[in-house]
Amino acid sequence: MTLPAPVRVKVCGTTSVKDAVLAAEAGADALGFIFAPVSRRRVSVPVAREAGLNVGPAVARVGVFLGQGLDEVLRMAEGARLSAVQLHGPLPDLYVREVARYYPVLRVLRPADLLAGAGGQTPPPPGVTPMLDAPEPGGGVPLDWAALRDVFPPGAWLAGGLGPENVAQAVRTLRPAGVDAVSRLEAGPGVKAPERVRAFVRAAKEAWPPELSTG
Ligand SMILES: O=C(O)c1ccccc1N[C@@H]1O[C@H](COP(=O)(O)O)[C@@H](O)[C@H]1O
Repeated sequence: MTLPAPVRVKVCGTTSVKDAVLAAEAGADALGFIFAPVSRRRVSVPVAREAGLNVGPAVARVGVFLGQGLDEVLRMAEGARLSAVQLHGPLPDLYVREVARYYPVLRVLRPADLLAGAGGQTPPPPGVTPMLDAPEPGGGVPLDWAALRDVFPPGAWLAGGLGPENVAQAVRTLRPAGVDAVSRLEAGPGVKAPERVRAFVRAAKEAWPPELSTG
C-alpha cells in the first residue's frame, strides 16, 4: 500500500530565535513569519532572517503578507531568506503569478471563495498551493470543516483556529496537505506557549494518515 505524503505542519507567528528553535525541535516542517503591518505578531526582516538561519536546512521559512506591494514582498522575502511566501487578501492573478516566479506561494482563500466556486475548481497556477483560512486571519476561529468537505481542493493547506485540541479532527475531515496555526499556540501575541506548540505538532502528525488514525 502506498501511503499519501504526511501532513506538513506550519507554526506561524514566529518572532524570535527562541520560538523558532522551539517549533523546529517540536517537529514543525515550516515556520511562519508575519510581515503584514496589521498584525500584532509582526516581525522584522532581520529577526526573521536570524531565526530562520537557526533552525537548520530542513525547516521551511514562510513569510506572511497582507496588503503589501509586489516590490515590498519580494524585497522582504529576499532579505529574510524566505523559502516560501503566503499571500492573504484580494490580489490580481498576475501579482500571485509574479511572486510564484521567485517563491513557492501559499495562496490564501476564504470559505466563501470555495463555496462560491472561486479558487477551488480550476487548478492553481504552477508553484501556487491553495490554503484555506478564516475571513479574519490570525483570529483563532475554526472553520466549519464538514461544510467544506466537498469543495476543499486536493493538495490544499488548512488554517483557521487550529490548535492541539482540534487539529486531528480537521485532518481527518479535510485531509489537508498541510496545517497552520498561530493564535492557539500562544501565551500572548507573538509569544509561543511551548507545551501547546509541541502538542499541536504531535497531534497533527499522529492524525495522519486519516484512514489509519482513530484518535
Ligand atoms: O496572525 C496574524 O496576525 C495575521 C495577520 C495577517 C495575515 C495573516 C495572519 N495570520 C495567519 O492566520 C492564519 C491562522 O491563524 P489562527 O491560527 O486562526 O490564529 C495563519 O495562516 C497565519 O499565518
